[in-house]
Amino acid sequence: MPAQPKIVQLVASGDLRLSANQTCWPAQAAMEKALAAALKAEGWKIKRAHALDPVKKHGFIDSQRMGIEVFRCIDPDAPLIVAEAVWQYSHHVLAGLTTHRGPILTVANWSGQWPGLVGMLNLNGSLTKAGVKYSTLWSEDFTDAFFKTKLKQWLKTGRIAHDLSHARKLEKVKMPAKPTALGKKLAATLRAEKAIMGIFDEGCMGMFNAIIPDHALHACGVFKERLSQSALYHETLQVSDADALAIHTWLEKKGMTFHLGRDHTTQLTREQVRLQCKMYAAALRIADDFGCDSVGIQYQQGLKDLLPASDLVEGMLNNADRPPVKSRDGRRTLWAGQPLLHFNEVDECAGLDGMLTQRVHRALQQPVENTLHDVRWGEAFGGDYVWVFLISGAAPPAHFVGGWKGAEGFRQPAMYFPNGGSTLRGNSKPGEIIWSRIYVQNESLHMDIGRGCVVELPPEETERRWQLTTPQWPIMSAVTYGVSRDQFMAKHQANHVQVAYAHDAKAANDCLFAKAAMARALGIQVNVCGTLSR
Ligand SMILES: C[C@H](O)[C@@H](O)[C@@H](O)C(=O)CO
Repeated sequence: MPAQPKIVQLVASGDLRLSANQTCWPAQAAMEKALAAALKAEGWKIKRAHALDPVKKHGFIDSQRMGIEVFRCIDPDAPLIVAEAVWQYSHHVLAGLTTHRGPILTVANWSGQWPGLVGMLNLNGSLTKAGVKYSTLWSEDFTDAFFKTKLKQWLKTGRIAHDLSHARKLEKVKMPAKPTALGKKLAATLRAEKAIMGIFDEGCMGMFNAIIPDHALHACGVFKERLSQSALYHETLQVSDADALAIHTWLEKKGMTFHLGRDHTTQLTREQVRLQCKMYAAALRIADDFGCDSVGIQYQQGLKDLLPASDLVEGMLNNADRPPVKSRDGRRTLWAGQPLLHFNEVDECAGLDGMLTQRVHRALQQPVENTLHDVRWGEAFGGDYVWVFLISGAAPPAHFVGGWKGAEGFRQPAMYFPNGGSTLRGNSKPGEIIWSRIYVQNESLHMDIGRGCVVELPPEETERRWQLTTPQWPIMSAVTYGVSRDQFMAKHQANHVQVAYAHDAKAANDCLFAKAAMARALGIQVNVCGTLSR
């Protein structure tokens, strides 16, 4: 008699938005089929711990409550796979995973179609912060040797060992004296003078990893000002039509192209853009009221039914060359000629990183503009592994080929953004970059930092990558020096990666060392990843 297949439980976390879950379900179903075939080849069988819902027309866990109920029926000692082909809210499954005793494997399909890799990386960062042990894997079609070997390892031992040799503790790295001294000095200043992060509603889309515990942040000299999106909504409605028109006109004069239409539900309308211009002025005025050094707007969930997306606002704020906004009394231009640092999706780890980046780059006379991107996908091109870093709507135009002239505004995809709003899309210019990520592990802050560059791909290749992902969003074609795809995926602790440019390779190295030294002096444990050049 053939041996009974061994059973692995499977859960799939989804979005909270029904439209996204329904649209993305076919990709999830296809991925699970391929995954089931891979397990079958090893003598294992997948048992879904929750069924496809014929009324909702998808098979995702779509709320924290549902996740808790699903986990009540799972044997806590069973091997468990969390399979992700879509953007998901980690808190849907985090509660259940915190008490699961059996081996946990997070798996995503190597596809750019939906942000499944992004979803898995967020879950990984969230599990790390929560102190839950897990293994992680990814594959294009679940038949490659890398995947099969690692899957076998997990099924046999309940663990997967990845190659993390690219990451070295800062203490083991020979640091040049000057940038190190600068980093230490900047850290001492930040601790002594202190700074405020303005947070418009903490926590976004279940991103548990993105919330920094107050005590860890305070140790860096940074404190949260907890603001409300309700106040931002109110303030937005107080901004005059004349102010909104002036901002919109400034953008058009600078050369930004808005792809406008008339249908609110499917197209970008002038009214949506004007409301975004009002939100931009409102964010600056509230930040001014509270003396904030940076702000983060959650947008989801509270504002999505009230206002168009915040992305255009965020990209403008993060750029030094941006529409001027006066204080309410008309006497002062707010942060004239400077960005007001903004961290997308109130990702506080990105917010803290941005603060360090801005100070280091200012001191070294390097471009201060920085942003996060999603780690969306990637493919080899011309001998390099070229990542698709792509964020859901905004990056500073200083990063784009052509600056504001290269900036385009498309309507945000309706399945995520019922009230539309313009994205701030562009193709990131070639140049030397520093990438990094701050994350929470064992209740304390850590940073992975490395060097890389943005490559100039042929226009048709960039277009192909946009069409295989989300063409309305800004893209960065990045190469991470000395860090392979699989090393990056195995080590990275977030859906987001922070990026900033320097004028040349030497300046970028100085920025890396100064930022690493600054972080270390603030008590952050730093890993330097990869090499300084290709
Ligand atoms: C619109 C989507 O939900 C995005 O917000 C998502 O892909 C992310 O950007 C996650 O970082």
